[in-house]
Amino acid sequence: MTVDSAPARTARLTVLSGPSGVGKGSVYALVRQRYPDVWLSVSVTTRKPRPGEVDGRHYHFVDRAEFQRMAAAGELLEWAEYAGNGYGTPRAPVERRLAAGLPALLEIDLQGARQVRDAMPEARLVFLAPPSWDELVRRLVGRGTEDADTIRRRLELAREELAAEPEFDVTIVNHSIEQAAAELVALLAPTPSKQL
Ligand SMILES: Nc1ncnc2c1ncn2[C@@H]1O[C@H](COP(=O)(O)OP(=O)(O)OP(=O)(O)O)[C@@H](O)[C@H]1O
Ligand SMILES: Nc1nc2c(ncn2[C@@H]2O[C@H](COP(=O)(O)O)[C@@H](O)[C@H]2O)c(=O)[nH]1
Repeated sequence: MTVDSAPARTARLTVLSGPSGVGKGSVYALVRQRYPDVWLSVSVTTRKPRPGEVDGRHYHFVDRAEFQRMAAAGELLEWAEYAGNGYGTPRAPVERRLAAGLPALLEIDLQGARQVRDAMPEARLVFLAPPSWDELVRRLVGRGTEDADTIRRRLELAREELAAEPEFDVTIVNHSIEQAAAELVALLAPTPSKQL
């Protein structure tokens, strides 16, 4: 069988991760806007909405009790505590997509990416990297959405997150949001299942 006639690989899960401030949310937002056919998971979080964030679109904003209930009931595919808040991926919508043979994209932190890798080794893990450490700091500080203490905590976590890059299948360097989004979407295209 040639590569051309090989069947398309069944849909799989793609996970976008990377340090705080690298631009994951910006890339995800551009994919949502420019590539409406790409299905993006909407996470639950106990964090308060930032200005402009819409419940049900950017996140499902829930209180701590509801987050704990969902986690205990197994309703989250993965979940993590990140910089003082809970974040998790609702399980049912992702499983429905994959069962229908359709791809799904998650934007989650390193702890969540590791949980997905352990539970679903066939998932593709994509690391979004900054052009440099100084640029990462500039972006996180420049976003202006966190106080100094939160920025400090996120930068401490970012050092650990950057060190985890070799655990990922693919790295995309976020030089520009357009370029990174296009590289990510290109990865979502079905690939031949095997080469004989
Ligand atoms: N390629 C880029 N060039 C310049 N600025 C960028 C780029 N990508 C993102 N930014 C800016 O960097 C800041 C952080 O981006 P964003 O909020 O998307 O990061 P994030 O990885 O989702 O962070 P977090 O994990 O904290 O949610 C934003 O102000 C955004 O506009
Ligand atoms: N493990 C998970 N991490 C998630 C999820 N949704 C988002 N995130 C990550 O949390 C941090 C902080 O996000 P912010 O919006 O408060 O800046 C960032 O790394 C996100 O990728 C999730 O469902 N699970």
